[in-house]
Amino acid sequence: MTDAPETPAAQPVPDPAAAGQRCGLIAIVGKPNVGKSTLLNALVQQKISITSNKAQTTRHRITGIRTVGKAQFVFVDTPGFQTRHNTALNKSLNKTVLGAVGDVDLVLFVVEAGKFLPADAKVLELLKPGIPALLVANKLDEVHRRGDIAPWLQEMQKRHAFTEFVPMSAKNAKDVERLFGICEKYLPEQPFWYAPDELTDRSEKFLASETVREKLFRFTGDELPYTSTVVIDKFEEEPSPKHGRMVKIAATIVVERDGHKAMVIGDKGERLKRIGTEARQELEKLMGAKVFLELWVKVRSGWADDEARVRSFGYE
Ligand SMILES: Nc1nc2c(ncn2[C@@H]2O[C@H](COP(=O)(O)OP(=O)(O)OP(=O)(O)O)[C@@H](O)[C@H]2O)c(=O)[nH]1
Repeated sequence: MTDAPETPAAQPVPDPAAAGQRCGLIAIVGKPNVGKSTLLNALVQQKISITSNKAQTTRHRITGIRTVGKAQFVFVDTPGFQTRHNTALNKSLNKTVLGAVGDVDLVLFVVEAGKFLPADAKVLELLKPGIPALLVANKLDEVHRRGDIAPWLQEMQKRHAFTEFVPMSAKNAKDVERLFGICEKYLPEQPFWYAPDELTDRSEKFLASETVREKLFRFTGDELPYTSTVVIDKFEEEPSPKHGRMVKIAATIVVERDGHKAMVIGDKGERLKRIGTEARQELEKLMGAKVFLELWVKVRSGWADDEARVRSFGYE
């Protein structure tokens, strides 16, 4: 006699779509200005992390997500590793870098092709044995004597047990696509963590402060110290029959000296106005909303040295 089938115990239902999926964390590390943000943005195909030619513009741990076929790549961008100054802000940045390289499936160690400076060595020291690391030799387009690259790669192999070398340019779309194929095999087989169309888990409020900060540095050039920051004071969404979505944002640009404040405001307020207009236009595109952006400039001297204040501005 066969037993009548009983009500089956609750069991996780295997999702057929998840079969063969790979998903994992990839940290992009390197000294300031080697092209980490440019690479991340090219990989996720949208401006997530801000870039500028001023060193040390990336301060937060930013994730970008990209799903290609059966593989989901979750990228962790890290701030440029600070070696020169020992302020509270720098200590907080270094902690973020250390956190990022410890718990990932793959590390992309980015350097400028053909170069290896003491600041690169400092970052290399952080790589943990046991976590595969690729050497991304970026800015290959700037290397005029390609023959110099092979001996340089041999030198690099002696410095660390890199699993692969990837000479490339973050500005070349073909190189960037090739990098996905190279990275895929390092991701563990497991179901996706995010929906395939998700690009970042950062909030719109965070994107707003990053966008204002990017315009701030773009329009002040090299004159403004990187300790200047942006704090979002208000971020309110209101329904609008006319525009669909409407967001009101108030932000404060915090600088260290009166002279910097004058620099940000510009002649008759022209520069601040341009920063505001460009940031607003970009945010409207990013968020698909009508944006009202109000900008203020405040002087808080010595904030980068004051740990409590660094925390209050959102850097852990
Ligand atoms: N020629 C060339 N320039 C590049 C390439 N990748 C990045 N750059 C430039 O290098 C500069 C620095 O790039 P970022 O992406 O801001 O560098 P980063 O490593 O994120 O810098 P931090 O935020 O300071 O840590 C920018 O001017 C980029 O346009 C590349 O492949 N070729």
